[in-house]
Amino acid sequence: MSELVLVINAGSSSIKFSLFETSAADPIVLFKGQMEGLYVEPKFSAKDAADNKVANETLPSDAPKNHDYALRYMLNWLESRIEGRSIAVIGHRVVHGGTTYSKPELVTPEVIAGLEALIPLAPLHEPHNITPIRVLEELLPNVPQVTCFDTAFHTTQPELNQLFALPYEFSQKEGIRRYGFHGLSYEYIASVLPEIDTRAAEGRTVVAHLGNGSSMAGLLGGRCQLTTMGFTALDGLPMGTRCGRIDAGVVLHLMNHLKMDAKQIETLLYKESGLLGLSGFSSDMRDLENSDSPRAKLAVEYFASSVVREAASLAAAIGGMDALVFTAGIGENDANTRKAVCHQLRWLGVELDEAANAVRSSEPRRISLADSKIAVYVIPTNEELMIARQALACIA
Ligand SMILES: Nc1ncnc2c1ncn2[C@@H]1O[C@H](COP(=O)(O)OP(=O)(O)O)[C@@H](O)[C@H]1O
Ligand SMILES: CC(=O)OP(=O)(O)O
Ligand SMILES: [Mg+2]
Repeated sequence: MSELVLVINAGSSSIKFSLFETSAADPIVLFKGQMEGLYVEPKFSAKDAADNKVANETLPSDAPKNHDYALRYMLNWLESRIEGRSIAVIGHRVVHGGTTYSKPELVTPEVIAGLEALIPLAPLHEPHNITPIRVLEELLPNVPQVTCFDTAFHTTQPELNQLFALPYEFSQKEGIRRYGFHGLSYEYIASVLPEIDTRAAEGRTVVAHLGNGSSMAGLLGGRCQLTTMGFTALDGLPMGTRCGRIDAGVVLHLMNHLKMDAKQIETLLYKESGLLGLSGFSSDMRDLENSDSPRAKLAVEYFASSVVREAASLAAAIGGMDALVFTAGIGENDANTRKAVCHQLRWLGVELDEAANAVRSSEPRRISLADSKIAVYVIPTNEELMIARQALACIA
């Protein structure tokens, strides 16, 4: 019987899992699911291979809402589905690899210590990436675990695009440079582009990964040239609760004049800003679009306008744009945001097919008109498949 691969993708507000079965070709998904709404109102849902909903549960209000509990809950649910079959490997998404990790790593105590040292660079993610590794070491001590890094895909960026204009020693000695994130998602998109559009695969493509965390990347021939996130996952686009690009002078002002300390500023920039901060009530694009509040409208407009500005900036950096790809929670599901972005990019040569844009589907699809100079696609991302492939390759 073929073996299994368990993939854990712990984001800031959710843990996603996928259970794959190995095969001669790509791993085949058996179940996938997630615990969303952590720290607010956790909900567990899962689907089988045929995309049928096989679980849909809201946790009791007195249950813990954290990552540790969510993972144990998921494993408990998976136990009967695994039924004595052997798990060949567990693959984890790890957000920050720093300068130390640029390829998948087999987990050892040294690797865990290395990841802990990176917590200050990704305070919203790295601790949650380490928690599942520790829990699984305890529960399944004999199964190898592999870490797959969100930063790895971006190591192809030219040095120019990895630098800040700080004294050069800061990048060389302190590792203060632009790393970039969501690399597993971009790598997946780059891996499927050749089947969808060879011109986009070989040429200049801007990918917009718009989720709870959002970033964009400019690819040339499927390799990253530039991305909007930098040293941390705070830079670039505004996000659910993160501010995105901000004048560094604001941080100095918060310290010097509003007398906020580092922890308070971290909380403000990572957890109280973005869509939540602008709207005043929700970090979830669905809530904002269902609301009549002027501030919700402001947040939605700010988000789309930021995507437009970054798209044009990335296009300039890669010498133009053959294709624009939308992916992740907002990119895949939110026709309104796609429409707003595409309309504001008409001057660049984007002609949206409004009917195609309005269709809901989980398949990759083109949403631009046939004569649009820039082809626009919605391509559902699959970070989990990328992790399963990398984890299997690492133990092979
Ligand atoms: N149907 C939808 N319409 C608009 N936005 C959506 C929809 N579904 C999901 N989203 C947005 O996607 C976000 C989750 O994106 P996702 O990529 O799954 O996040 P994570 O960073 O946790 O992996 C939600 O917070 C919400 O803003
Ligand atoms: C890097 C990052 O922002 O991740 P997520 O989208 O899962 O929050
Ligand atoms: Mg994500």
